[in-house]
Amino acid sequence: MEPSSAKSWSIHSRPDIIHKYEILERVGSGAYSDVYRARRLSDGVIVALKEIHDYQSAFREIEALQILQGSPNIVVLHEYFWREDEDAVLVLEFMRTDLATVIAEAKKRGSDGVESGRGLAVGELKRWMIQILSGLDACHRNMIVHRDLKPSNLLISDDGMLKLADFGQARILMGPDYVESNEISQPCEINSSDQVPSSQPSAVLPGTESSVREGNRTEEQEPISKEEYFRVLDELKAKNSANEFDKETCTYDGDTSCLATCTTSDLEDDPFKGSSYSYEMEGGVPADDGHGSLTSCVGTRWFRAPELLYGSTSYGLEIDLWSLGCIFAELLTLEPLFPGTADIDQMSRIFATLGNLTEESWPGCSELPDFQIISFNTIEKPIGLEACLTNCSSDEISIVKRLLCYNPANRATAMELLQDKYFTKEPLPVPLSELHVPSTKSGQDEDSPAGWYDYNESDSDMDEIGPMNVTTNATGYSIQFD
Ligand SMILES: Nc1ncnc2c1ncn2[C@@H]1O[C@H](COP(=O)(O)OP(=O)(O)OP(=O)(O)O)[C@@H](O)[C@H]1O
Repeated sequence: MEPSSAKSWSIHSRPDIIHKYEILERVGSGAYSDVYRARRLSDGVIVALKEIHDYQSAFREIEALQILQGSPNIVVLHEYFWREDEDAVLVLEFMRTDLATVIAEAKKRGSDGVESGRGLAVGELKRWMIQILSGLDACHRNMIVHRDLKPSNLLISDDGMLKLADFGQARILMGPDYVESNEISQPCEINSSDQVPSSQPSAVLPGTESSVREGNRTEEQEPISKEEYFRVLDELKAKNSANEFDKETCTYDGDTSCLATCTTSDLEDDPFKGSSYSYEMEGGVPADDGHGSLTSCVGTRWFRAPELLYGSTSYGLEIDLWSLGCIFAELLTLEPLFPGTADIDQMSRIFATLGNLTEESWPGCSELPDFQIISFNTIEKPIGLEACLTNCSSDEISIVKRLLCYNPANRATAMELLQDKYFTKEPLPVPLSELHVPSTKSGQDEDSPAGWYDYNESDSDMDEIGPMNVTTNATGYSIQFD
């Protein structure tokens, strides 16, 4: 944390904010934001000020949070400030820690010999899970897909309340009849009232979301030559190695959003633009188009669903359920389930555990945009989830299995899982007051340097992957990984 004397932060130049809040320290930063701990001058309440430097993230976060206010497991948005030509600043309830820290501390307790076998007591584990499920259920009931669920985005208050946060990538999914309005009024100055409307998205944000959207990637795809493909790959590798130790943007591979790893130059000069090899970056700017298609460039790799890894632009709420399965597995074992070092490695790890993705396991999967382009050798004997979830009960394994289904339609919903018998069996979920709530946030890059190096030695998709074959097929080329 930085000292409160750091007056160089741009937030100090915002009289509207300084007038109401005393900024105490910067507590974190993300791909598009800086977050400060601050004191509300009127009553001394400690809050978090989230200054968001990206228009679309700000729009999405405010829109989703406004709809979800009132749900106990969603972070509270007290108010927000947004003037034309300035970054949005959200005033959020201050949350002391997060689930990533709970996992890290439980692991430390286990390795210190304080607890043996498994790090988190079952009653605690159940209480964390129930809270995550309740928060996600609130999102999904409102047709909001979070798109970046991971332990560090599950914040925890002093009293053990867990709340979903970081809605900068969230989208509201609408039915086919929904027509997005382009007529949002454009006032120059916004300071929301302390009472944020609880049911309707704000209609007073500057500009419209659709105005920043890009075209549909599938319409842009043209096959490229093999030579061109390898030239592009070399460029990307060079770019990756230059960025390899840039901890500002790439602190912890599995904790780095695809969005976070895209540099400005990537966005402006995407070498895959117009090619059929665009599984990592889509059409330049990772934005959704105005016609209901979504970007596949969302979420954090370790928690990213297979349909996203295969470039889907028509996915649903179920991508969050896959992430949830990975989070539950990590809570159970205190280790990430699929810590891929690159997208191809991510897929390899999933297939090695669950078996190949086939028409049998998910009818229709061969229609995924990149399915014919990226292929893997047949896994004769998948490891199986049981082997990854050692020391876990059959009920626990069953919950993870119900989430980590290839076919999104088969994934259990948050509501269904809340009714799972696991939560009503002994040992029962402990009350909030009995949860071990860490006193600080660990910050994964500082907390697990060994892990950081393990997972960050390379971010190139082609390193560590082993041999690959490029062959021509009906759609252009196919890349096969052994
Ligand atoms: N309400 C809050 N209370 C305390 N800390 C917070 C709060 N909201 C966010 N933070 C912290 O600030 C940092 C950045 O927040 P956040 O992840 O929301 O930003 P982001 O730019 O959307 O990040 P990402 O790169 O993960 O998408 C994180 O360390 C997070 O824990």
